[in-house]
Amino acid sequence: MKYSQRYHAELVNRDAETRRVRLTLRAALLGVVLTGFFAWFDGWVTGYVFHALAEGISCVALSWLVWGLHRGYAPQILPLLGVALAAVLLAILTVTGAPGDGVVIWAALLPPLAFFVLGVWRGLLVSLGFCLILNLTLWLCITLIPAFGLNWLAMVNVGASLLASTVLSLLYEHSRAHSARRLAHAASTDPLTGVANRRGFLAGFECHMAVAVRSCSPISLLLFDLDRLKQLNDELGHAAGDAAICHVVTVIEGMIRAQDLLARLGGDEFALLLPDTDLAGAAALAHKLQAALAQTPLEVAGTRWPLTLSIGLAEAAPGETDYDRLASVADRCLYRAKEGGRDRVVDRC
Ligand SMILES: Nc1nc2c(ncn2[C@@H]2O[C@H](COP(=O)(O)OP(=O)(O)OP(=O)(O)O)[C@@H](O)[C@H]2O)c(=O)[nH]1
Repeated sequence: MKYSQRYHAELVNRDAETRRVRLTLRAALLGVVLTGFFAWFDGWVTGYVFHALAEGISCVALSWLVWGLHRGYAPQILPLLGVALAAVLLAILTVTGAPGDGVVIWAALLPPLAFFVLGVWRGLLVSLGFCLILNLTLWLCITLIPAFGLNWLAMVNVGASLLASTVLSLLYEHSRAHSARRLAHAASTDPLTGVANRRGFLAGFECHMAVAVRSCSPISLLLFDLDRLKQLNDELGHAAGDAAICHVVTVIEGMIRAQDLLARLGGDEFALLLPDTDLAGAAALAHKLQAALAQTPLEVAGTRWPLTLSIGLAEAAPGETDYDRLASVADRCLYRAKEGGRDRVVDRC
């Protein structure tokens, strides 16, 4: 299907980006509280000055991150910075922790954080990179600085817990992303015809309008409505009405370009967005669609039922991106086409 992959991906990416920023903000807030508490705990209770210093610096850096995310500043880079900061802090705690006090366990927190905040592939890359670098550092400390008091068992524990946590996070994030894709598909597709529904259309509309404005190219909208569907439903049954709607979509999909966006807005009302097309081009296509439909009547229950469309057109003014204005012009034209006797194209009103 022409529509599906591109616009579902667009919807999923947009949702994923918003979710990523939201999760980073929450994780960073939790990080501020935890690092603040442990900076105090290690400074005043355990006396681990080095730990207290690392946690204090992380607390300040995470506060800055929270502030930046809250202000909406460069959200793409800040989540990556947040994870990098957490990685450095967890590595310091793991490498400098006294043997037997269990701090190695903190390293296993990084994979879930990286997957939740960065998504599947970047999360996997960061988790495996972290596992590799941390184990290399532990190995160097064990062989070169015995005074650190680390042993091979600590290294095996860190490596195993990090890998286990990476695999679990990968499985979880993978199934979550799969569900998100399926949900986005269901939420933006018309189940009867498989073309975009209103939500999918509006997502695609935004993308196309942004491209049209950037490239200063014309873009037109067709709104069309099947004529006398109620009569078909009444005479041949609802299933025949459904078949008529699907038939119209099949005929039109066979005639439009890959970049055109066809959607069923509801009932027997459709929209077709035509990038790189002015009003004259859109009118020519509208007449062609009518002619094609006239040549291929619906064959149902042993009868041939002629299908016709009423079509209203509008071309976006230069720089215009507002759906409501463009749709209201096309809708007025469609109304005129119905009023004028149906089975016609109206491009001015
Ligand atoms: N079979 C079927 N009918 C539908 C579907 N959605 C809406 N309808 C029916 O389609 C008809 C649309 O009615 P209208 O658009 O008001 O009128 P029409 O009969 O198409 O006549 P005009 O639009 O005035 O030419 C209604 O009777 C709806 O019940 C659907 O998914 N399947």
